[in-house]
Amino acid sequence: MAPHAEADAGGMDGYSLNGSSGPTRSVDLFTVNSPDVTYTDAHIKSKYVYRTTSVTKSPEGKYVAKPKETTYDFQVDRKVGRVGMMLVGWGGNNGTTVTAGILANRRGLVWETKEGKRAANYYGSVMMGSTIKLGTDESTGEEINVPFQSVLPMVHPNDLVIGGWDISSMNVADAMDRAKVLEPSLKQLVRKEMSYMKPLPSIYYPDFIAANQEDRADNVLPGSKACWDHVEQLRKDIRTFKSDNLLDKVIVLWTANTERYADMVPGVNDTADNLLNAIKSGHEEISPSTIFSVACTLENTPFINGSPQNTFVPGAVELAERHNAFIGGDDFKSGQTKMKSALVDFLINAGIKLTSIASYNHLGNNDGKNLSSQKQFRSKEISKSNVVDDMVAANNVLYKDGEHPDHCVVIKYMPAVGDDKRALDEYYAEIFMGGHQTISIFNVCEDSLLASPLIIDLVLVAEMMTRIQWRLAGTEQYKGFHSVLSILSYMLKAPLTPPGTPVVNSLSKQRNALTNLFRACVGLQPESDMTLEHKLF
Ligand SMILES: NC(=O)c1ccc[n+]([C@@H]2O[C@H](COP(=O)([O-])OP(=O)(O)OC[C@H]3O[C@@H](n4cnc5c(N)ncnc54)[C@H](O)[C@@H]3O)[C@@H](O)[C@H]2O)c1
Ligand SMILES: O=P([O-])([O-])O[C@@H]1[C@@H](O)[C@H](O)[C@@H](O)[C@H](O)[C@@H]1O
Repeated sequence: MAPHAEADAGGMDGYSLNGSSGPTRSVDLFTVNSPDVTYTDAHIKSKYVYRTTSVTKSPEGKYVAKPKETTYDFQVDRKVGRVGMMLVGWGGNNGTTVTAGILANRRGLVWETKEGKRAANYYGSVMMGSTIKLGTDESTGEEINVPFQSVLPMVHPNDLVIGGWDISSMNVADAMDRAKVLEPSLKQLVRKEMSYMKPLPSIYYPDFIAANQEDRADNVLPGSKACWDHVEQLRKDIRTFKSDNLLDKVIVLWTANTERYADMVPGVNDTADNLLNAIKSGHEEISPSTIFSVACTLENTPFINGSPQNTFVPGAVELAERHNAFIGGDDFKSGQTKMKSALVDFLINAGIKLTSIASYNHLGNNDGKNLSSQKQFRSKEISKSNVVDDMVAANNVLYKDGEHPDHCVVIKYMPAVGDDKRALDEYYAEIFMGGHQTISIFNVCEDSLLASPLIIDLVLVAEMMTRIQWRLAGTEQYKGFHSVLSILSYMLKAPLTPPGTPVVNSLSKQRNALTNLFRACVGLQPESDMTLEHKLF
C-alpha cells in the first residue's frame, strides 16, 4: 500500500478490542411506505412535491403571496463503495485529530483519563451524533426520531481511507504529538498505525501564509508560485491514492493554514480559461488552495475548503461548473461563530434588537500562530464577521435598510493555551421600553475537537451528494446538484453558494435545509412542527 495512504488499521470494522463499539451503522432502520417512493437494489427513487410561496407586489404596493408547487424526481444511488478522504494539511491539529478519532472509533477504543475511562465517539458530528424527527407513532402519538445518518445510505466514517498532503514531512503520529490535542493514553493506542502515515509533499507559496510557517516547510514540491506541473502532480497524487487503495471515489478537504485573500485580477482569475492560462504562465496571484481546487475539479473530485480564504475565485467556480465537479466552503463553523449564528438567530427572531457583538478569542495552536499575521487574520475576520448579515437583513421591523449591529472580531495568539481556544463574546441588545440586555459568554474548547467532527460531516455529505440526482417530473434526464454545494453551509462560517443565490447563515435554517433535502430523497415532506394532530381534536 502506498506509504502516504493509511496503513492497515489493524482493527476490525465496527468491532471493539476493548468491549465498547463505536456508533452503530444505522442502515435500513426504516423504509417509507408511499406510492411516491420506490426501492430497488441500486436506487431509492422518490417523487417530491416542493411547495414554496411566490410573492409579487401589487400596483398599490401590497404583497401578493401565491402557493407554488414544483414536482421533482430524486434518485439516490444506494451503493456506497470505498471512499477516500485526502486532507490538505494532514499534519495539522485538525488533520491529526480527525485521523486519530476515526481510528479510535473504528476500533471502539477506550482509554484512561484523569476523569476515568473515555470511549471513542463522534460527538459534534451532526450526521453521526444527532437525530431527525421521522414522524409520529401512529398508536401512541409519540415522536419517532432516527439518527441523521440513517435517513440515506451514507458512508460510515469508520470506513474512510485517509491520506493527504502537508508541507511538513512529519509523520502523522509525531504530528499528533506536535498538535498537543489528544490524551497520551489515547495517542499510544493509535500511534503505531499513524506512524506509517506520511503526508505527501505539497505546494508551498510563502506569500500566501504567515512567514512564521516557513520552519515547517520541509516537504514541498519544487516551485514557489503557480505552475501547471503542480496541478498535474496533485492530480497524479489523487489518482495514485485512489488506485493504491482500490477506492471508488475520493473527497479532498483543505484543512491547511489560512491563506491571505487573493486579489481579483481581471484576465487572471475571473474566468475558467483565464485561470488555467494564469496557472500555466505562473501568475503569482494564484494561491495553493486554488491550485488544489483546479486539480480536484479536473479529477472530478469534490474539493471542500475548511479555511476562510477566497480559494474559489470566479474562475475556479466556472471551471467546476464546466466539469460538473463539486466544490464547497468556506471555513469550518466550529465554536464561537456557530454559537453566534444560533444566538443571533434566536435574539432577532425573538424581536430583540441586537445592537452590538464583541467577539474576542485567543488560542495558542499553530492556526493561531498563522493568524497572528495580519493578512491571514483578515481572511478570518471576514468569515467571522459576515455571519449575521442575512439574519439582520431579514428583520426590517428592528433594522432600517443598511442598519446593523456593531460587530468586532479579535483573535490573539497566546501560545500558553495551545489548542484550548478561549472565546469571549458580549451580545448587547435593546429590549422592551428602553431596556437593555447584555449576554456574556466565555467558551473554552479544544478547537480541533470541535473542527474534526465537522470535517467528517463535510466529507460524508459531499460524498452523499455525489450519489443524489434529480430531474423535473416528466423529463427524462437526471442530473447532479449545482457544483457549489451550498447544502454544506451548516458546517461552514462563510457558505459558498451558486453565483447569484443568497447566503444563509442562520444555523436553524441551514440544518432544516439539510434535514429536508434528505427527507425529500425518501419522499417525505419537511417536518413542519405544527403538530396539528395534538391541537385539532
Ligand atoms: N476549530 C478549528 O480548528 C478551526 C475552525 C475553523 C477553521 N479552521 C481552519 O482550519 C485550518 C486548519 O486548522 P488547524 O488548527 O489544523 O491548523 P494547523 O496549523 O495545525 O494545521 C495546518 C496544517 O497545514 C499545513 N499546510 C500549510 N500550508 C499547506 C499547503 N499549502 N499544503 C499542505 N499543507 C499545508 C501546515 O504544515 C499544518 O500542518 C486553518 O486554516 C484554520 O483557520 C480551524
Ligand atoms: O470558533 P469559530 O468562531 O468557528 O472560529 C475559530 C476562531 O474563533 C479561531 O480564532 C480560529 O483560530 C479558528 O480557526 C476558528 O476559525
